[in-house]
Amino acid sequence: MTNSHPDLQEELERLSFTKAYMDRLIVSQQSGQEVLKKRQEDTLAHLDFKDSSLRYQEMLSNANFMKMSKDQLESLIHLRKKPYFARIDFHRKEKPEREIFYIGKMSLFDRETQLPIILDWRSPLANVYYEGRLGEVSYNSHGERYEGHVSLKRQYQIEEGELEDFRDIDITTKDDLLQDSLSQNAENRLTEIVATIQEEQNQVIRADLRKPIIVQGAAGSGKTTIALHRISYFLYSMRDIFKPEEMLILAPNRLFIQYISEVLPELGVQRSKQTTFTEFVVKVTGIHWPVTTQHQILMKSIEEGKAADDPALWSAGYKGSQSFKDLLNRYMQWLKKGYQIDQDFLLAGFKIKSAKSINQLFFKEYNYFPYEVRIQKIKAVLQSELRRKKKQILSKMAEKYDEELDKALFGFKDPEKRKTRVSFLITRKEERLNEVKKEARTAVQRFMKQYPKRNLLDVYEKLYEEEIFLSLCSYDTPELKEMRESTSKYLKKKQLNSEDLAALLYIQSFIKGIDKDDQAKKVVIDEAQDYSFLEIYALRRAFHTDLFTIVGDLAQGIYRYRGLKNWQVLTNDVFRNVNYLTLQKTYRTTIEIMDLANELLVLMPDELPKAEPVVRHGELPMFLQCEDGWKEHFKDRVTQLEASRMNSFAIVTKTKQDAEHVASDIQDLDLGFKMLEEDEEMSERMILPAYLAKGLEFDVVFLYSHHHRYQLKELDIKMLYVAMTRPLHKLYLIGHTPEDFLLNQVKESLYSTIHRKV
Ligand SMILES: Nc1ncnc2c1ncn2[C@@H]1O[C@H](COP(=O)(O)OP(=O)(O)OP(=O)(O)O)[C@@H](O)[C@H]1O
Repeated sequence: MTNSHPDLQEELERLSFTKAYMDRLIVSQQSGQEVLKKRQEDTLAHLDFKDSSLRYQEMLSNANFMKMSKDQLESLIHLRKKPYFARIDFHRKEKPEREIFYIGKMSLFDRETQLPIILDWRSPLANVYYEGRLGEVSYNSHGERYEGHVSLKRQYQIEEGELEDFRDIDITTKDDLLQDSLSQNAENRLTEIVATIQEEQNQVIRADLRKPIIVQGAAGSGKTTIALHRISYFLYSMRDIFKPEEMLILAPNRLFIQYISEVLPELGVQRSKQTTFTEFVVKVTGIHWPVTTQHQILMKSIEEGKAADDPALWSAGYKGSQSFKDLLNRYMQWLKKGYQIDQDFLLAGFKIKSAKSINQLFFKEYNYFPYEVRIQKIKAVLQSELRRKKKQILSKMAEKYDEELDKALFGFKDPEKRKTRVSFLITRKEERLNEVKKEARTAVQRFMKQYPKRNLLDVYEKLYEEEIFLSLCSYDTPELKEMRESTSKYLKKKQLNSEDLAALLYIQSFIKGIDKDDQAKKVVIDEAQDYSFLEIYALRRAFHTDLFTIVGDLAQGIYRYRGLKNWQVLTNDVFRNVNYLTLQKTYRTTIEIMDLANELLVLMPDELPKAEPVVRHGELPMFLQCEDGWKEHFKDRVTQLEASRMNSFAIVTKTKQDAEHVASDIQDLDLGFKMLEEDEEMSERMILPAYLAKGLEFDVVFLYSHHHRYQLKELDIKMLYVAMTRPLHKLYLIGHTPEDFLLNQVKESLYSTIHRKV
């Protein structure tokens, strides 16, 4: 390390101290007391740095560490490689002097004194590091506000337990650590950024955890990363109330889940559920029919060149809309009426519970439960009432027979007649009581048969029957008619489209509800712009929670025909009391690439502000004409880039067809580029259509257009924007003409052209 900072020695000692303490703790957990004692003696004998104070020795020799869980121990071993990344010197108003706090991914307390050796980045005090500047600051902890003075903020680079560098941040210095981290290369995996979280990002992470939050963030602004850090913060702050298993992360596809999967354990989030909306609905509804994905629907429509007025897209849009939700509500009201019963619940002619009061339970008292849960509850009520009243009924009947017996005993003078009558009554009494007991055994079950049994898919299919649909919708149009007919047709073939899933989930939430194992108390949705109104509405209803973290970017809304067109529909009509925040700074890519991508924002109808790249320069995006000979040039480029330590490459196309085309075209170059399908493992050289590249990032991106050029229409502009914002460092555009990438719409100074012969 070349650092000549006056505190260098102090910092080296502090790191040695922290590591030694951690080692003690690790050893104490891993081995028996004997081994520990021996190691302790060795360590103490070899201590040669200044801080071998009495307290320190005492601490080390104290073998009485508390037991840790296996997870904690594993995290501790991991943490030892990089125990902390920052320090703050803080003088709290009420305290006599300043205190020094080292901030890391996990807290570590001196087991004797309970003083922090490392402070968790999620702790209230650590907020001062992310939020406050040097000088007077305040923070909140457990409802109390604390004020104080921060005199130092320091960042560390520690690799494999060795201090590589450290530097102080003041008001004027720019964040060097951030610059360093941004200039690194993509590893096909998202990483944690606890050391360099920026102020606006910190506000998202720590925004009120009891409220839903919606974040509109530019491409590369850290939405995915920040959503995952918020989960970590949430689980830390609410650890007494929520378990990780109660957290559901909804990602756009399997590829994306793979992409984020490694960062969650890094953030201390081990067991949260991660799935896609489709997989989730298929699981909770138990449907086994094949589902055509939204990508397949969109691709078919684009490749067939009919995206603008494709009835399939119109139908998908309608099925995600508020109007469709209203129609489903009316349908549910109508179905609900089928649960009305008109017979009293009787046993041997005695009324156990009247139809009126049973209906009262169903329609009023159990109003909050799904229909079938209400039925189960009613069943339980009838069973218990029956049990209670059966005794009374039996004893009443027995009493009646006994009275008759008395009458017979004293009423008949003729002994023969008396005998016949008495024996008749005794037998009859026995028979009747047995009959009633028998009837009681099955009475509830028989009574419950009045309630309809509903199969989700049958219910859904029925909705599209003309008579039913028109009874729920006060108007009809050719589009609605076509939607009904085409939906009925594929449902008959036992097939589903992805846009049917929202309605199925919604109906399921009314009829059966969600199984306990599939319930979630907190839901995180990434790429939320691609969700329809009904999808989010149905999720909220299914989980009965407002604890949603929703992140997305309307500029990347390539499924706009079915997805959200603005966030207001969610803030107005789905959630109450939402926190709406925006992330405008973008971290992924260079100023040059973002300047070009920003020009596309202007062409969109959404009126989104331009993204602000953090200061990192690179080359201008380059256009390369794909005529004869382009492949050689491409190959040379890749080789050069490889030599300049670029690791991950992607060729991104508008359509799947173009992806297949380029894959076969460059196969003979032997560069290892592989066509990527949705459920495949990511590799370092991929060819993929823009819709699959969403959310991912690569060092170098080649946009490629052959059969399908980007045209000046909303969907194409958005796909191009998604594709252009994937690279960290370099962007190339390979096509027949610059217009293929709408470059005729932007200033010429924003890109360069590669002249191959030169
Ligand atoms: N504060 C930060 N420090 C370091 N790196 C950061 C920071 N914020 C974001 N990044 C990096 O920027 C890149 C983009 O982040 P991320 O993928 O989360 O953005 P996004 O908003 O979800 O992007 P998109 O919408 O384009 O998919 C990632 O490489 C991430 O690690």
